[in-house]
Amino acid sequence: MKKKLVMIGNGMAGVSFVEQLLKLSPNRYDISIIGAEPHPNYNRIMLSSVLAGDASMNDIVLNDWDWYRDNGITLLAGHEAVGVDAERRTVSTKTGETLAYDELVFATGSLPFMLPIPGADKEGVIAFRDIKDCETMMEAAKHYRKAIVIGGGLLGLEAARGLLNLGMEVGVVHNGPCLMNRQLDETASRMLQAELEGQGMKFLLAKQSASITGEARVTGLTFKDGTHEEADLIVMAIGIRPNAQLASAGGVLVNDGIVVNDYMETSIPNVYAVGECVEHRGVAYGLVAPLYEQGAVLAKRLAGVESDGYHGSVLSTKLKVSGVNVFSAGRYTDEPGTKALRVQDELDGIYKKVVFENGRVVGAVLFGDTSDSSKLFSAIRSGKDYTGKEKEVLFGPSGGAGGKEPAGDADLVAAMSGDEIVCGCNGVTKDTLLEAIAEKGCVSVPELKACTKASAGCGGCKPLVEAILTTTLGADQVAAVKEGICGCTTLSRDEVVGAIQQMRLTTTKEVMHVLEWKHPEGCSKCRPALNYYLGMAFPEEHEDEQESRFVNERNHANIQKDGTYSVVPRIYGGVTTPEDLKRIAIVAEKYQVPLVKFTGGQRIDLLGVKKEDLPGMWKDLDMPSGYAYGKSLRTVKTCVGNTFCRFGTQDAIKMGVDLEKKFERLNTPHKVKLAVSGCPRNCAEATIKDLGVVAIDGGWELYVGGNGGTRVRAAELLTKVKTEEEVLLWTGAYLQYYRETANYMERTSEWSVRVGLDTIKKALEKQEDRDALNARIDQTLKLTKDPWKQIIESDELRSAFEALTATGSSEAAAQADVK
Ligand SMILES: Cc1cc2nc3c(=O)[nH]c(=O)nc-3n(C[C@H](O)[C@H](O)[C@H](O)COP(=O)(O)OP(=O)(O)OC[C@H]3O[C@@H](n4cnc5c(N)ncnc54)[C@H](O)[C@@H]3O)c2cc1C
Ligand SMILES: NC(=O)c1ccc[n+]([C@@H]2O[C@H](COP(=O)([O-])OP(=O)(O)OC[C@H]3O[C@@H](n4cnc5c(N)ncnc54)[C@H](O)[C@@H]3O)[C@@H](O)[C@H]2O)c1
Ligand code: SF4
Ligand code: FES
Repeated sequence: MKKKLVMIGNGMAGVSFVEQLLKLSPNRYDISIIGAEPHPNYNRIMLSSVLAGDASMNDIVLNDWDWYRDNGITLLAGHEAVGVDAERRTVSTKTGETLAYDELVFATGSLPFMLPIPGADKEGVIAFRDIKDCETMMEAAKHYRKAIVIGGGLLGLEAARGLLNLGMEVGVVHNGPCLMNRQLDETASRMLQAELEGQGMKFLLAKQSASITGEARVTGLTFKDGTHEEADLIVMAIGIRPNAQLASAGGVLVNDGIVVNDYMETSIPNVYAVGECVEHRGVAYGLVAPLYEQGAVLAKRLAGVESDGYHGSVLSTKLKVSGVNVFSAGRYTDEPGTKALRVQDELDGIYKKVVFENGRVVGAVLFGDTSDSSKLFSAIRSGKDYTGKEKEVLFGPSGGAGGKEPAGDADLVAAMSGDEIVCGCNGVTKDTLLEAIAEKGCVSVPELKACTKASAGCGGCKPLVEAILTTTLGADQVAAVKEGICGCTTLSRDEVVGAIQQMRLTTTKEVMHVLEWKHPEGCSKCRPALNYYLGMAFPEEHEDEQESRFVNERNHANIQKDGTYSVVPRIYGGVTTPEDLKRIAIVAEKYQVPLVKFTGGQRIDLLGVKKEDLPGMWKDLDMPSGYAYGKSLRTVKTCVGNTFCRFGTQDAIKMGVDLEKKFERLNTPHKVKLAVSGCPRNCAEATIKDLGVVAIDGGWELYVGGNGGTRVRAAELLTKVKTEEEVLLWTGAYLQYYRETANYMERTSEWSVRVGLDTIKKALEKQEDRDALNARIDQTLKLTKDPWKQIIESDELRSAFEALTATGSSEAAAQADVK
């Protein structure tokens, strides 16, 4: 008769252990798993991706219901184990069942730590640990606006990014002065903070939470210093505790976690533990890679296979926030006896720190460029002595003079054993990848991802997966497959746009259906992108889908931190008149606008406007929308040029006004800013714009791909022309080429680096190509209409907009379809 194995906990570590046990000894046990959550085993790590809209709940299932049935496992899902009788060898559940065991495994994971402050029990105060929490946040984002995340660690920042993607305003409250203080040094932490602030996160650092306000539901958070922040949702992400209470009550030795030896045996015979509930040599782990290692050891132990046991793990982490590359491993702080090699490139926002102790790499932090992560992690784990050659770890054998070591991947891969885990998030070993390459014919990273799930979590293992692929097949055999535009499809941007054009698809629903989107409703990433691509491809046929647009675009105004809106009328080229100024002043007084401010783009911002006042203000202003909220032409900044300036050689004002009048209201992949300077002194700062025009003797220079935001980039010279007419035509051709080839949400500065200035120049080189591009942009431009005017002139659109104001529902905005 088979022995009875009962496992409490149906999470990542426990089920991974069972999978390995089944491989080693498929028929040894009758296995029963008790899981408190009403789901089969899912990838908890990917909850961050679900929240961010990059994956669906279905995507994250690791072992579906059939897997349990096919392997003869009894799963009690939605059942909580409440008692263990180690003498009788039984486990009892809350629903009254009693299960007898020969071997018992605790795999109960962790509990999120909740701050025990007054008000912590209010509705809207949650942790971020499971599917239920994730669903609560997604639901809250539909009805509420302001979220506070307490805790600036990995979990808090991933929660904050997800909530931002869901359209909420997010403040992160952190008790220390530096974010991710458990993973990063101060320099990397500051760089991370700046990057995330650029993404729209607000930080309240060195703040101690005191109490949560509200009646039944939370309304805000008060700090020990007496200050207060409003909030409709509070997510606590301040660390975890091993969930060891049941084990303790059953007589198992528990310190911080369930104490185990190197073979995952607890203090009681035939009782084992694995995962986050465990304390091994005084350490409780909170990342999956070590837990999978523990699972492998326990599987051998229970299959009767000899092993060296588990000796502890070196940790490495990567933040799963798109657009941010951060890696941290081992002991990254400066301690007595350690020396660090630091490289900081402030131009490209890159920071690398490698910590040595007695010539051995003991820790590393990477920000901005994490391509060295596998190499460094491998160096830490190998314990190799680099004395005298420390710099080779980062720069290769030339010690810094010759740049990064190009080879090294082959050595790295060769040094790995077959059962070494490559993808910590998904427990994928080197052997599994080699098998997928050899037997399933995988020739690209996305194919390996689809076959094995490697790189489907934090993405930190991608360089290593690539290295294994390249080393195994040879670089020329590896297919350069583009990643899908979001988690709903494996199709790249070019494939999606190609299909839209070839099949003449005209609605987002149609695209999703025809191209077999994994999630029929799409996600927050693909919906606005598809709406843009469709409008770009078929300006006449495509009906703009307001429900697919970002919330500011639906409201034709930018929402501010206090929930009010800003109104920015168009002021062509920054030139206004006394009449316009008077009207703005009258409107500002009539609607009691709290702040009237000049913007960096030479126009006037009316801030603090109530949503219900928007249509009235637009009507009274009787000026076109400035599109300050849109992925569209924003401003054309001008200097006074030769109209008044004694240095000016050309009429910069007229040039700027003509450009703005021609290209206003144009939908673009991201916002576009222009500027015109009347001489090379360049007072309008044209060389940090998406397109900058600078007057020179006898003509104009056109600069492209500049940016003045978080990543300052100087624009590059595209061409020199003689006349104003040519400036307009080159600008039209350039903007249309950008519209047709950029990824949605890609600024021209990123796009021009990606495609290369030479490609852009080549595409615009011939007169006939420029003419064709201009013909297409003109076709689009002639269809554009001012959205403010449309709403105030159409009763239907206005009542739809007012319905939105009354209900606060974002769905109502969808009705206010203003093409
Ligand atoms: C949002 C998020 C993102 C993360 N991202 C990463 C990442 O990028 N990289 C990384 O390495 N790690 C990450 N982690 C941590 C990782 O998910 C955990 O380390 C891992 O899930 C722990 O596995 P476990 O099996 O020990 O515990 P769990 O996965 O928590 O499983 C324990 C299970 O036991 C059940 N249980 C507990 N008590 C009982 C009982 N009495 N009866 C029945 N069932 C019970 C629980 O309901 C739970 O389902 C992340 C965690 C979260 C929440
Ligand atoms: N990408 C990843 O690898 C990833 C992502 C999410 C979660 N996780 C894991 O999940 C677990 C939970 O993550 P976590 O971020 O909650 O834990 P954590 O312990 O890593 O970070 C918690 C943070 O909260 C801060 N904090 C503590 N008390 C606070 C307070 N009262 N007010 C404000 N800030 C406070 C701490 O300074 C710390 O930086 C960890 O084990 C983590 O490694 C990993
Ligand atoms: S850029 Fe030249 S023309 Fe324009 S304001 Fe400056 S100095 Fe005068
Ligand atoms: S290590 Fe996170 S996806 Fe592979």
